Amino acid sequence: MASAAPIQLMELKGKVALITGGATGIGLAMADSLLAEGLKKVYISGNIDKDGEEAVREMTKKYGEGRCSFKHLDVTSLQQFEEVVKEIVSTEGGLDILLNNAGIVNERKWELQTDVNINGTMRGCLLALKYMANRGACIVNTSSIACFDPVPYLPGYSASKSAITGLSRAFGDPLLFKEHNIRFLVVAPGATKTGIGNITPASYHYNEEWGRINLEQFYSAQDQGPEAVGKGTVYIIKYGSSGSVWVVEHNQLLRVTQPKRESYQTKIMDL
Ligand SMILES: NC(=O)C1=CN([C@@H]2O[C@H](COP(=O)(O)OP(=O)(O)OC[C@H]3O[C@@H](n4cnc5c(N)ncnc54)[C@H](O)[C@@H]3O)[C@@H](O)[C@H]2O)C=CC1
Ligand SMILES: CCCCC/C=C\C=C\C(=O)C/C=C\C/C=C\CCCC(=O)O
Repeated sequence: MASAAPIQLMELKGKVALITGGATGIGLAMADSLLAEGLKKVYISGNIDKDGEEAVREMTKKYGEGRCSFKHLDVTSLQQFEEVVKEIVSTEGGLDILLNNAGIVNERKWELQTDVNINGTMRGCLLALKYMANRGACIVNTSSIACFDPVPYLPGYSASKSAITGLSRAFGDPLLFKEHNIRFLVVAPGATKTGIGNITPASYHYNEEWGRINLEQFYSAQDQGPEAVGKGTVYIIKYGSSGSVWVVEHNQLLRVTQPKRESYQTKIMDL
């Protein structure tokens, strides 16, 4: 029996989006896919201005003047994040889509990695509650398959991605959805060809040998481009129910269904 057609939860034409870490890789591919869907405006943001300016030039060439702008935004600063969101809301009359995508891999600087990956995503989600409520808005947080299968040599990074999935599921709970009418979703990419792997083992890992092993495994696992994650994210925004978790791996979009806790527990004794 054919499965029922999914119900579209958001019309993308005419909408406004903000993407953190949007100047390169997966974030830029998300911008490209959203613009192709007819968004009114995509704000790419990031901490490296020259990447942002280059990204805007590329998107403007492809989609025309005024569809894409760059905002300097380091997600470790709540003040910067809030200013950017407020400015967009005031210029555009509202913000419909926020993609909390900025992320780094750096076990050597694991505290910074935690601040960018977890706290940066938290800041975005809290600002969404403050500035994007009651307009059918949608937030997609970029996690990783490392949230399900922790990468042995990336404990801090794997933990950060588990946290992103966890906090998104909590924000996405039906109770909160009823209160704010915002959908919170997760996209968890598998190994994807982007600049995130352009690092030397010693520069991001406290154990250089582990770093070398990690990178070799990562390079040989990279079998998809960022476009796959961009396209998958568009589908998720259109059809994903609040709190849902999605994987984009091997050029496929997959829905993750979390088993009930009782189904994987083995009773040892009464206490
Ligand atoms: N490439 C891959 O295989 C996978 C990547 N991811 C995640 O996808 C997201 C995007 O990464 P990629 O596109 O692969 O790499 P990327 O390095 O091209 O993109 C990361 C972006 O975040 C920006 N960024 C870094 N620190 C920032 C900060 N403090 N504030 C604002 N922006 C900052 C960078 O400038 C860059 O533009 C990350 O969250 C990453 O963890 C998840 C699974 C696999
Ligand atoms: C192994 C990672 C080295 C550094 C790579 C940089 C970024 C990684 C981002 C991720 O989110 C990791 C995603 C997937 C892990 C991919 C491959 C690991 C292969 C190991 C294995 O197959 O068990």
